[in-house]
Amino acid sequence: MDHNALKKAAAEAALAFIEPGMVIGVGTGSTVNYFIDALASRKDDLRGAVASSEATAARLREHGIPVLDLNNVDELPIYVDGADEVNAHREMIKGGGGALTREKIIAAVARKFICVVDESKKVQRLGGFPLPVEVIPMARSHVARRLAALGGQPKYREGFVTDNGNVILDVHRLDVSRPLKLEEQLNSITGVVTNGLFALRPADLVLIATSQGVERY
Ligand SMILES: O=C[C@H](O)[C@H](O)[C@H](O)COP(=O)(O)O
Repeated sequence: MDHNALKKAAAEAALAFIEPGMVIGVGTGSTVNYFIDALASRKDDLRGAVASSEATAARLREHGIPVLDLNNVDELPIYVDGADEVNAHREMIKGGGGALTREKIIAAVARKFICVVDESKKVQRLGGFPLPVEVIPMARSHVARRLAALGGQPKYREGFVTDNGNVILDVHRLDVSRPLKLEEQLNSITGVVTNGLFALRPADLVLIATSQGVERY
């Protein structure tokens, strides 16, 4: 099976967690796009969805699924999103598509974070994928110097502006052997809005598609 077929299989497996009347959180990316397309068949079951990006909001609306403001939602039983890397502890690197900040906010509210990935995303140690860090534009050089002092090689994602009007530094070669500590360290750099490590709030369930079927852990 190719990657896209596996992404689709993982995404569709998440439909089983939807119950009538729910408001659900919906992430961003190519895997989640399969989830949104499949969700269209369940749209009458849903009260609505909270989107982690403008792109996701647009796709949900195209399917006639109501998009709700997170501020008007009391509870979010599930949040379905992809990842760029996930380890055995369900800690992740996210933000390859630049949606990390809104993703982290929705993940913080959600009761259950369901991560949907194909098997290529499973890693023993996080950090092969460059870590995205969202930064206030005027702090870009300052934050880049601090990231370099931590041993990383930050690369400015040129021509890309996040949905929040900020920029992204993709940090190569960071030592991510202690994800929790590193997430806190990066959060404490002035000018950083969010970093793409999801260790303080890992996923609760990973649905991982392999050529043998969708496994969960
Ligand atoms: O900002 C983007 C998100 O964190 C995505 O969940 C992540 O990049 C994975 O995307 P994809 O499913 O396209 O590989």
